[in-house]
Amino acid sequence: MLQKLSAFPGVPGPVVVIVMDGYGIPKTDVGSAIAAARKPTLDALFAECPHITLRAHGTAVGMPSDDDMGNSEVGHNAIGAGQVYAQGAALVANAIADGAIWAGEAWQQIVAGAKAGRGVIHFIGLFSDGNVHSHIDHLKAMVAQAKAEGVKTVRIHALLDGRDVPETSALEYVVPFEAFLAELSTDGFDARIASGGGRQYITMDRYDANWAMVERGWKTHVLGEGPQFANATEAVKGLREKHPGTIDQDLPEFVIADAGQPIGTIHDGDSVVFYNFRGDRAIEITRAFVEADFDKFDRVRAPNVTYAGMLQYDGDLQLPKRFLVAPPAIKDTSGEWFSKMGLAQFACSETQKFGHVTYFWNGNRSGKFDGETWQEVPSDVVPFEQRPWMKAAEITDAMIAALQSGQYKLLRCNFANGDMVGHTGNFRAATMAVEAVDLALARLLPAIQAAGGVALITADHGNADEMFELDKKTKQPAQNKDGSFKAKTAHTLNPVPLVLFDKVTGGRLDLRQLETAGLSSIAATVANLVGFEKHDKWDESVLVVK
Ligand SMILES: O=C(O)[C@H](O)COP(=O)(O)O
Ligand SMILES: [Mn+2]
Ligand SMILES: [Mn+2]
Repeated sequence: MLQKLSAFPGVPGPVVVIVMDGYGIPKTDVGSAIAAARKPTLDALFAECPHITLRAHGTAVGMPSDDDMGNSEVGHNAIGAGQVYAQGAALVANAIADGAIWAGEAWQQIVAGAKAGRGVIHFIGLFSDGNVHSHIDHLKAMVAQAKAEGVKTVRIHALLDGRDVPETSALEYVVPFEAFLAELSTDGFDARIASGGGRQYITMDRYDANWAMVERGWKTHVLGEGPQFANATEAVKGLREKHPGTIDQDLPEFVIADAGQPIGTIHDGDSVVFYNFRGDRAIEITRAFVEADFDKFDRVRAPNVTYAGMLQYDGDLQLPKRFLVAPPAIKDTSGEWFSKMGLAQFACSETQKFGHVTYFWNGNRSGKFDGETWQEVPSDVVPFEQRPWMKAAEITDAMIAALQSGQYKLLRCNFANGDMVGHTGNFRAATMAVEAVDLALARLLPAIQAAGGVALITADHGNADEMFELDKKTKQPAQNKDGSFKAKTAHTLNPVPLVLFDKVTGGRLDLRQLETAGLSSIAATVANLVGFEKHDKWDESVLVVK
């Protein structure tokens, strides 16, 4: 059990954690949609309330190195668990480096399955080195290993990124990769990219937001339906010509064909590896492959394949059963322990981030702990630059209703705007996104105060804080030849704020800027705010009681 804190009995009302997704602290105001936004409520918070910065990228959230940006999965894992675990990106890289992945049963079954069938392994996944969902080096290692183990044919189904990497960088990955495959394709081994498309157009939907995306992906990868090209380099060039101005993540599907015949349709007896390590956008396509009674769309044909995920994407649902690398075993999360202490918890976001405040928050667990209530506000299914306010107002309504119900001691929500609109690369829309969050806070904070509660306002990583690519050398916003800035769609390496909104303790509470403070400091801080010591496993609290 968590011990009572001797110095402080806890705040009278609820403790609310507000995650402003994608809200980092920029190094320069140039290119910061946050700096450009009109945001009186946030400005007042930073002027009047205790606030510190938290590390939200790299090793502070379990990524392999400090060159890795943060992301929602590792960020919400760290916030909810109060601890830092080596995450998928690091676990897979290590398993490849020491060969454990090849010795594992799952990889061996993939190879054996393919050999017993037509000799084909398909790799489907995000074609990127963003290290958020996948890394192209992992794919390279698997293709080379498949050849070394005598597999005859490899087909790659490449989801173009432009969201965790620069927005029109696809050819920087596709061209060298097709050369790599051609070089490897000797001695009867044949490896080619067989299909693909933009990751936000096919296959990689999440949280049941838009199954039509997954259906388009299925038709492309499995059935081989879509516009045909001779190779992926030609496909990217051809699609860009046909859809000028469309960035990589939104490009339509393509199929590689020889003489009108798709080269990589998926059939009975093939092996399929979904090589993303992150779960949220891997679950739906995995279900389409492994569920016998799948009913989200008509698969037309459901080939009987040996299927593996890079990781297991949902431990509760055992999805999928076969996986190449074991996911981090996240234990003793704050959700679990607050539940054990009998505290009622309320979690809310819109569809796009709903799993972030539930599944990721609770250590990649899809079931609720006792005393938890989850509320999902359905997201719009539109390009978010067209509706940058997203569902900030509706989430606020739900939070205020939950506060006024008096039922909850702990509440948490995620405002998706800064991140989802930040990913579009549209600066103007991103400033409106930040303004929508500011308006939401203007209503939510008084309701928290009225309930006798306090709030921690924070973020899981940056995004809207840097809407222009930085020059690799100068670290200043990079300019095109015509003087315009290069739009940036990815997350940032910047720290995030932690603000304490407290109008109920008469100024007894403060925050301390520990050098090591990161997202994993939040769980212990929340525990202190409700009057408990932290759990032994959680990182230090940053709360100061005066
Ligand atoms: O999946 C995405 O949208 C991006 O790759 C990462 O964004 P998130 O980590 O904020 O979800
Ligand atoms: Mn996020
Ligand atoms: Mn994001």
